[in-house]
Amino acid sequence: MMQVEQDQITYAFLGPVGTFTEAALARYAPGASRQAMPDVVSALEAVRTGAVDRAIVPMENSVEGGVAATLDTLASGAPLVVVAEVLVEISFVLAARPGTALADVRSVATHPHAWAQCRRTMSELVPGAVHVPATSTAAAGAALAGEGAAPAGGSAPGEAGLAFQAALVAPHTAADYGLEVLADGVEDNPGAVTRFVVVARPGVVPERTGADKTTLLVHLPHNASGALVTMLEQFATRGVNLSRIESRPIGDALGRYAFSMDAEGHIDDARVAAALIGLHRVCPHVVFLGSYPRADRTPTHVPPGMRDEDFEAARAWVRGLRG
Ligand SMILES: O=C(O)C(=O)Cc1ccccc1
Repeated sequence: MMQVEQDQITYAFLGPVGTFTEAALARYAPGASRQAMPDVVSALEAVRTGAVDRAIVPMENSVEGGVAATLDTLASGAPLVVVAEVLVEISFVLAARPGTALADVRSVATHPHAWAQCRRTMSELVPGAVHVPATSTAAAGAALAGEGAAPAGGSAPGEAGLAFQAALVAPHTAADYGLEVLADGVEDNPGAVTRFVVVARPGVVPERTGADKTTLLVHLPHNASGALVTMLEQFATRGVNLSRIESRPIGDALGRYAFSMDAEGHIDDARVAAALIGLHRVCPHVVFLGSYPRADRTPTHVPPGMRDEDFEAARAWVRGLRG
């Protein structure tokens, strides 16, 4: 989609101002109108209700894996589709109110994925400090600064004996909330990347670029031996590579899982369409969650015999057999 069009639509994002999600949106649609949401579920629901046109939410990161709230909210409810992905390199600072020393820090507020990415460094820097979960990194920073709601279990900012003395936030966010940086570069894995997705109501499928991904959610047949292999064969026999596959509980019974995955290619690629047709035949539930350009623009490798022309030639050959 053209930059001009992107800038005319309203985006819900995981807020408040200063989250990594906001940074991802600034990269994707710099001048667009935006609406901060308190969590991933409300950002996606705002698209479903029509309150906004699009939402941008974290989907996956290179250290902690899939973001359950995003995967699960996309999996059920009114249909939504991914129309773009944005990759952001993530680095964290440990921030506190002015005058706080490292030795004062007994609890650290932040988003669970941020804590997971800094756990080892925190155990060295502030030994014994516990994590206080927040809805986002910036929400933790705002609460510490005395703006916005406190994270779960946190006492109101400004009260004597704050339940958390520091927050893990994005480097540019500490100063915006009037906080001081106690330590920077506190992530355990330098170079960690988070993948954000732009989500819309169904209707528009971005044009095929030759470097695309297709996101799907699939249920397997009940108690069928080899069901997982049968599902995977639909991709393998059409030369479609999966760049992500993970299981999420369906929620109706113990041991029932849905598979969330990204296939390399676009629904307009004959091999991807053939894989989808195959999935529909062998799986009880298949949800198409969008075809969109890869953020890294790496062209999809198409194995011999799997190009659109190969499928068309094969179909023509079968037609010819009857004639
Ligand atoms: O909390 C944020 O700032 C977010 O945007 C979610 C998040 C948290 C940790 C790593 C990447 C994204």
